[in-house]
Amino acid sequence: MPLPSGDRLIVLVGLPGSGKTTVGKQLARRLQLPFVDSDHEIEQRLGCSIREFFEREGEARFRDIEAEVIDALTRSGPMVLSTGGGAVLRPDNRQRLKSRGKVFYLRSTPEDVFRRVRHDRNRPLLQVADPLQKLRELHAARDPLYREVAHYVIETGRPSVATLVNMIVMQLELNGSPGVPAG
Ligand SMILES: Nc1ncnc2c1ncn2[C@@H]1O[C@H](COP(=O)(O)OP(=O)(O)OP(=O)(O)O)[C@@H](O)[C@H]1O
Ligand SMILES: O=C(O)C1=C[C@@H](O)[C@@H](O)[C@H](O)C1
Ligand SMILES: [Mg+2]
Repeated sequence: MPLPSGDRLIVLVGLPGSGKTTVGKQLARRLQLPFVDSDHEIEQRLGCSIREFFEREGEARFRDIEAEVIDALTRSGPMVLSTGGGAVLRPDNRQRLKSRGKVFYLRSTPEDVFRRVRHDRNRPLLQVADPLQKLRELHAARDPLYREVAHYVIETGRPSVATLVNMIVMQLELNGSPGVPAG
């Protein structure tokens, strides 16, 4: 489905484990756009894992680099962009994401995310004694920020990944720029 030119940066935000990568890859395939993960781009640039960088340089330095990468990516070509779970913490990032792209908040309850990722060891923030409590804290602090940056809120609790992709495509079609033929 070709998109109107103003709708060709699709941004996914949400908690770690909310489905940004899984949904984003399928969405990109459907829209025939590249899929880009900002965490992956940051790791390429750092030459090490985000986890190592966090430990060595601290979170503030990581957030500086993340902001530079988000600025660069949101200026570049059409894509489906999956953002790091904390990218919305900085007002500059929120402003850039919202003004340059169509932002979808994949909203999940902490309980949904916990059910999905409880056996997964790849999320540094969740490698704590009580990951569900950590998810509840992250959700409480960030839900208002994800809502603020989003053009659309998509509840991910029940629908399958394929249904979520359909929901996003439908929103894009419904709200496409006037006068541009829908694919
Ligand atoms: N709608 C869904 N229904 C069932 N399982 C899902 C759904 N969305 C995602 N999942 C599963 O949840 C897990 C986390 O999804 P994913 O890795 O895509 O999240 P993420 O938002 O990219 O996380 P991170 O921010 O850590 O990169 C995966 O195992 C994925 O298969
Ligand atoms: O939620 C967060 O603050 C983070 C999520 C990951 O995507 C990474 O961007 C990093 O581990 C920080
Ligand atoms: Mg991901």
